[in-house]
Amino acid sequence: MTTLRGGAMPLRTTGSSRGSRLMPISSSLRPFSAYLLPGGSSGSATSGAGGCAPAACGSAGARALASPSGRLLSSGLGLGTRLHPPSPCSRGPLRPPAAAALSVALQPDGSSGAAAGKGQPAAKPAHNGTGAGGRAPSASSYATVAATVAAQYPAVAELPPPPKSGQLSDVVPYLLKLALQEQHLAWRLAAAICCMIVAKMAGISLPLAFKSAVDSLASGLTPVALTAALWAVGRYCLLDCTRVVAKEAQSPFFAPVSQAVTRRVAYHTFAHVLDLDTRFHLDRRTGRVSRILERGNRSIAVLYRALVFTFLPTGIELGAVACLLAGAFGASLAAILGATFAAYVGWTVAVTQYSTDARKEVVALDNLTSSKAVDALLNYETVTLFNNSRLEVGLYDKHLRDFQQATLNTEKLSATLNAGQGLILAVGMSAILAAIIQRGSPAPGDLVMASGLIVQLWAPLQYLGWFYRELRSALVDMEEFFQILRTTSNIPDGDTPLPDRPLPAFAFASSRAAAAAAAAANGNCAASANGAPSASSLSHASSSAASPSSSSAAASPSAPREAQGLQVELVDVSFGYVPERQILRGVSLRVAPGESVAVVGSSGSGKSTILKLVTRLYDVWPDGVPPGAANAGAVEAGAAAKGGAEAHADDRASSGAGAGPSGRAPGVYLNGVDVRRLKLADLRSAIAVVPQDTALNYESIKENIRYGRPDATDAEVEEAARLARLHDTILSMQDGYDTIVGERGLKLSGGEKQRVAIARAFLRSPRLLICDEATSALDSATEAAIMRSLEELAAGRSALFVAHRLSTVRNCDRIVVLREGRVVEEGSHDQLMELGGEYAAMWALQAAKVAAGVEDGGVTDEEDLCEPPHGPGLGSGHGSGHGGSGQSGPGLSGAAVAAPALASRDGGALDSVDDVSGAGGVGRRAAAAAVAAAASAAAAVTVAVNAPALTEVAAAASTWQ
Ligand SMILES: Nc1ncnc2c1ncn2[C@@H]1O[C@H](COP(=O)(O)OP(=O)(O)OP(=O)(O)O)[C@@H](O)[C@H]1O
Repeated sequence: MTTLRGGAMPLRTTGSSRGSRLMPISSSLRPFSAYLLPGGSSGSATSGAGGCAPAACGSAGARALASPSGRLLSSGLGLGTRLHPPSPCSRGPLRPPAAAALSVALQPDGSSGAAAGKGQPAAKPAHNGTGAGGRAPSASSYATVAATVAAQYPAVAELPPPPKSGQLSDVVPYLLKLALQEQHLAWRLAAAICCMIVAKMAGISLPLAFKSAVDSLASGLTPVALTAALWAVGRYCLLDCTRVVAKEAQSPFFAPVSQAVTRRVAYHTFAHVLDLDTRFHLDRRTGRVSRILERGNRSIAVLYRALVFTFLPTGIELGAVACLLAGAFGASLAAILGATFAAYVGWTVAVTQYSTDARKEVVALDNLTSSKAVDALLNYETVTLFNNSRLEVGLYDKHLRDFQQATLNTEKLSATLNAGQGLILAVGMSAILAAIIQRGSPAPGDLVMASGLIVQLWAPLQYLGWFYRELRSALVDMEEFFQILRTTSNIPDGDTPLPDRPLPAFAFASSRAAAAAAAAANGNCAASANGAPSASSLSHASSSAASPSSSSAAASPSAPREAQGLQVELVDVSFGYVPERQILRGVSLRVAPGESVAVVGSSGSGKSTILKLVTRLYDVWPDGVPPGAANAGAVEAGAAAKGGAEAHADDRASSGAGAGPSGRAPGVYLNGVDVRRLKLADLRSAIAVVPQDTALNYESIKENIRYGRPDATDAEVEEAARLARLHDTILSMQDGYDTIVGERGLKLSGGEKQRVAIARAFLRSPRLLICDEATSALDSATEAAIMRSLEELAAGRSALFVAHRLSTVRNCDRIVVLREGRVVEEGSHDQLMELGGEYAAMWALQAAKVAAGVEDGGVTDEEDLCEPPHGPGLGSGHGSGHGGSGQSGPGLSGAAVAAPALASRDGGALDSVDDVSGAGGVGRRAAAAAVAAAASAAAAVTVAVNAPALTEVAAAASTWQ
């Protein structure tokens, strides 16, 4: 039953009204280019559920066909019972009509389906050699999305590299370069400067016209003199009108230049900040960053205004006045003028310099005050629920008071500056007039002209002082601004396109990892006995290695694959957010194309961290040691000194230092390419993430869903909402799809937000689906429905899941159990249950909790509850024991006694394993067995038991070692 792509996904045209509502934050080039998906395909047969021949689709496709009822053959468990959500990892169920409908439009590779007749390229026939289900690479819908967005939001010209410092000598050339880059506006710049020169010349000529009038009248009130005086007044009028018009014309000419530059700077700064890495964003408070950007942009406008309309004209004016005075009254007068000006500038610069520190303090306090306010506003609910509004207002007020105090200091300095400037000008003016009088018998017009010129000069000088202060403030603001522009991302972009298919010749030696994992899982019990992995661990290892969906598929590059999925490999990955605390320790795991892998483990074991490395929010430690560490020994010493991380060298040794199990350098590989070399746009466009905590934009619910693929039509948005089981909920809202979700989506419930994230993933139609506790906020019924949707979404792609509720991932091809940053178990659900280690313990504990009504939505099928994990001391009291040694008896009865108490404890099973292991000093495997036994026993008894007796359980466990 092959479904041909016949649906069309009409792309939104440029300039559509809806398009204008796309979130502006993505208008930078890189964020939008993130929708590129090279290597996608647009036409041919789909491998959707039930949609391909077994030969073409590989094992998952075969399972799908083999399981028309929707039950997974591998698990043998029913799906869809209220308390037993199906796993997204399963491949079995047939699609409901809605899913099938969207699957036509949204293919797993992100392509939009056949578009013939809609102006889109026609579907290409399959030719990839994988059979009828294969797909031909062609332009993906992400490329189309990127093109549409690029057409809708044209790119803005690049900025020159930011200046080295915020000093005037660096900033002025930078601003000049910026202005000159606006070539189409160059005439405006020239016109503005011409206007400025004309205005100044006309202004300087005014006293000359006035002098003529006065001199004419002073020569006697004859008709000739009167006529000459009237002509002089006429000239005065003309000059003044010219001055006024030219002065007022400056701004309209220049404003577009300064606006274009500030817009370009704002655009690129915003794009730059969005491109910076997660570490930058987590280390800085949002309020502070936004204030720095805001002030920086404003400062650029202030600087332009100051330079073009104040400093430059004042310089011109000063030179012209000095020349006129020197010509009329001799060089000594010009010297007095120069000395006055020098004193004025000297005083201004000295005091302003002194006030710069005060200004920096004002800026810092302003940042702090804004950050505090923004924090409180963002966390409004928490503030309110903890009744802490008084506290928040008090803290805000404290910052305000500090800010006010600092501002007061700058005001005092400002008053001192103004007073000094005024005194210097007054003395200078008097000195000039005195010098003119001293020269003897000046004409009345001379005095009038001199005072006119000086007043003309003094007025801008007054402003000059004020502008200089503004300039200094602007430079202080720009220092931080340019610092952000100079910051480079710790996640530099790569230049290698994401290959369509996994690169050949890479065989993942998962057997080594699996054997090591199994040995680690055995802990004291298995490994200490004879120093060799136990029989069961070896069998697990070999079964893992032989898993058709793991290594065997990768070993042969020509093997049929579920071609749309990405191949993900973590090779001996070590990582910590800070050098002193290592989180992941030599983790190796693999997701074959089309395979689904779940990562489970106790809280804080590093599950989400793995996802962050795959999506390249962070980079792995190169060579297994923190970046910058000279060698592992040095790091080790540092770590030991801080009492934090364990010895890195041990980790390196245990995981095969220097290269991963495949001989590759440690790292994360997608389709065989180290993610650090991949183009970030390619990487991110191939992935959809359903995060633990979904933050939404202050937009309508429709636009929030559309965020998954900005060119999606309304119909596609609705279809995605249906698949995410959100459509009916949306319709019940007052404004339906136009309902505004509020700040960060706080008007929606946690489950609704998660469903928006899932709907986005449906729209995105990724090659790798990543779900980090994607359904943690949902009730069991909704979870079951969503799981079916996720299952459909995951079909034909690769999928990586992180989950606490094991029932949601039990049908994944493989499950990786993580503890303290190490893989301790790996295999399918059945294999891990067979192993009887930590996974089995965790499963049993969750089953017990559900049975006892302590927890909702875990393992719920009765069949599951009865299913005892196989392993030492597990099961119904028969104590199969590790290696079949039959260690039953006192240990089991002890566990049975303590079981209810343990089962009543909160927290995941793995935490309980740690507790028991720690409390009794027993091996983890024994502790795991005790926990599992406890959980099994708890299913049969009432949970209401007092005081947890961990030591009893531990004692029981110790007898099994
Ligand atoms: N940005 C960060 N900076 C510093 N430490 C971090 C950061 N993010 C996570 N951690 C730490 O890394 C450890 C692993 O975190 P991670 O989120 O991977 O755990 P997890 O296994 O997913 O846990 P959970 O199941 O509770 O979500 C935790 O101890 C956490 O405190």
